[in-house]
Amino acid sequence: MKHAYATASGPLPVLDGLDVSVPTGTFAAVVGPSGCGKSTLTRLVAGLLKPDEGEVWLHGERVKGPRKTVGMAFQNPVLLEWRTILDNIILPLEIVAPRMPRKDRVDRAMELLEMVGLTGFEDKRPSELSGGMRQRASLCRSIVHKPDVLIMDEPFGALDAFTREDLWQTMRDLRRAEPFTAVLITHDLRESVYLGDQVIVLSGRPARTQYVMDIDLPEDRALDVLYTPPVADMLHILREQIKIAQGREEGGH
Ligand SMILES: Nc1ncnc2c1ncn2[C@@H]1O[C@H](COP(=O)(O)OP(=O)(O)OP(=O)(O)O)[C@@H](O)[C@H]1O
Repeated sequence: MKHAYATASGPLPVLDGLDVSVPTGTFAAVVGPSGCGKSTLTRLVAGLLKPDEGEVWLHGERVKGPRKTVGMAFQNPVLLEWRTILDNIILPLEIVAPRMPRKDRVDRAMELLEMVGLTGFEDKRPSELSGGMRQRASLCRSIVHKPDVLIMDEPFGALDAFTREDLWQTMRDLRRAEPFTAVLITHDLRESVYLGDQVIVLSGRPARTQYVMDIDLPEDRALDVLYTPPVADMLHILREQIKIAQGREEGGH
């Protein structure tokens, strides 16, 4: 896949030679140097941008424009303050399933709230919740309509380290409860290994697929797995790959 942005000083090539494949039901973590084109990749997968060359396919269908069956989560949860947490979570269902009875929508949202430990907060406003709780609610909203793919652009980036690790566990619990295909953009290598079935390292801009690591850890991994020798080895390899990616960028390619 290839993509360049039109800028005042001419085209800015952002992706060139990017080839990513995420099997249905698996979790891909994408890492790479700052500014290499990771967010651009998410916009292409969501159908918000069209690649100059190449194609994006989702569940056997070519992506030609924005899709309703994509879930998105960002660093800032962007919950609507004039809606309760419950009504924020059911928002995608109002768009994707307008004829679904309210009771079914509420049941679905309550089921997710329970999975992320937010039962009892459904009638609160977003500002009454902590940052970590808001991000939990945002995760519920991003999967409430059972999207084909969940795209996350650094959803845990703004949280403190302990809250972030809690959210990693919540994410794994959610996936065990209802498997979905996910693409996570992150700057955190530990996060990529803990959450990913594969970690994709992008090169410096213009980004291509530089390295792919399959993560072979137990399905029910606990956070402690991050402190074991096999994971230390994986993190070491990924760090080396990031350094190579940064070097390529500095080389002015
Ligand atoms: N709409 C746009 N028009 C022009 N240039 C853009 C546009 N969006 C992004 N860029 C440029 O494209 C490059 C890649 O941006 P992108 O946001 O995809 O990178 P990123 O890897 O997500 O960055 P970071 O890791 O810092 O979040 C950057 O140099 C950015 O300035």
